[in-house]
Amino acid sequence: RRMFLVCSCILVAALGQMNFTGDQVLRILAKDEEQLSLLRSLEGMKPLKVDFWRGPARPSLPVDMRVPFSELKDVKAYLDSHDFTYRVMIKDIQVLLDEEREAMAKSRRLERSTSSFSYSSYHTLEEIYSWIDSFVTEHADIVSKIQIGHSFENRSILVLKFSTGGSQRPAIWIDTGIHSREWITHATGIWIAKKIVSKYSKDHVLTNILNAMDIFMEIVTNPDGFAFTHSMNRLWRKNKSTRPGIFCIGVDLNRNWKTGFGGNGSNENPCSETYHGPFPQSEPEVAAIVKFITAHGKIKALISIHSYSQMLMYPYGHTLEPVSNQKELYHLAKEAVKALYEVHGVEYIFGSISTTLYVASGITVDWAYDRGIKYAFSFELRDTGRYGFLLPATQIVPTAQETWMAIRTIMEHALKHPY
Ligand SMILES: CC(C)C[C@H](C(=O)O)[C@H](C)S
Ligand SMILES: [Zn+2]
Repeated sequence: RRMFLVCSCILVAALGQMNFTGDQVLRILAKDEEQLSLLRSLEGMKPLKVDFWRGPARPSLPVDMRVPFSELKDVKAYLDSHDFTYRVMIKDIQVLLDEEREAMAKSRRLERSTSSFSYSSYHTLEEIYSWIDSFVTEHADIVSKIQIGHSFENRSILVLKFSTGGSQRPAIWIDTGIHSREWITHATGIWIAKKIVSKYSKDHVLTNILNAMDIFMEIVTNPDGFAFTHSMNRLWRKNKSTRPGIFCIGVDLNRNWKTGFGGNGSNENPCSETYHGPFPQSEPEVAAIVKFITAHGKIKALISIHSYSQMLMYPYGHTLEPVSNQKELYHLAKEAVKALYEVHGVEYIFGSISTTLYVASGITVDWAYDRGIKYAFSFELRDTGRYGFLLPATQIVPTAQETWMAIRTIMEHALKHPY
């Protein structure tokens, strides 16, 4: 009877999930601006023609584009007719999704039998939320849980607070998972949370940081989108908000912030993956953070973590104009990337968002910077495209270990340069 139950719920889960059999991710090397704008014109069509995993940025950077199996012939003909250079990077997405699902099922069985949480596996929203509860209970001397609001679909929005005392100390903000398909970021956040509690009073840099500053971590910054990546569409990026008269669902939470809102590098088309929403902070998931950070008033560094491409970037995204402390941020990014490299030899590029990647408007770090948070960074974790968003769980711990060293470098700088 039990087996029947287990099989049927796996079947339901499997049936519910969107199928990506035969979908491919093409890596395109656009020769010039003209080819880049040709690619941009493919975005946001109904029905979906292509889904950019790495959007058109500059001729020197590859464009990674998921093409549904049904569109493959047309899209490849289009690329060939416009003399594009491209190759197949992932030849069948469903194969990777099946492997990922199998690995999660295996890990879940092990976790159930040992009743221990695996920091080297991906988890569902429910599993992460119950991990948060047990984590906070187990480390109540240093961690607490704050609910900063509710998502569009009315899920709690949770923040971990790490504090060793004092009241209203200057603090550091870290968020992961604002884009729900970037699963490596939630897993990295969870691992880093565990690292902080296990290394306090052992790692002298971390101890100095926590003796003077608090750390806030929002691990599931887009809970509705994240739940949807497990239940229906593993490649969902936006939140799940709907509005009357609008056919497509969701706003890109990394385009909904006030600074530069609606500018280049965000899209007014609700069907676009970079749809900025009807107005700044229209989305509850963004409004909750704005309210929290504004009320707190003493956030000194903000780190917003994405994947993939292996980059460490700082403002601005919405303009090519350098920020006032650009030199300081450049050198800090360089130091952080070096600390990251020394762990497993992984190379990151770094610089300002608009000059290193592409112009993107209404993003978290630009808003943070303009609110006076001088140390605002956006990470793009592993990898550079072999697996993309479907990074195997075997890379969770190595990714988290190296990312921690970069984050620790940034936090130490904020500690040593109070303002
Ligand atoms: C700071 C921005 C440009 C990060 C980027 C995005 O939001 O498009 C992620 C890599 S998805
Ligand atoms: Zn992202």
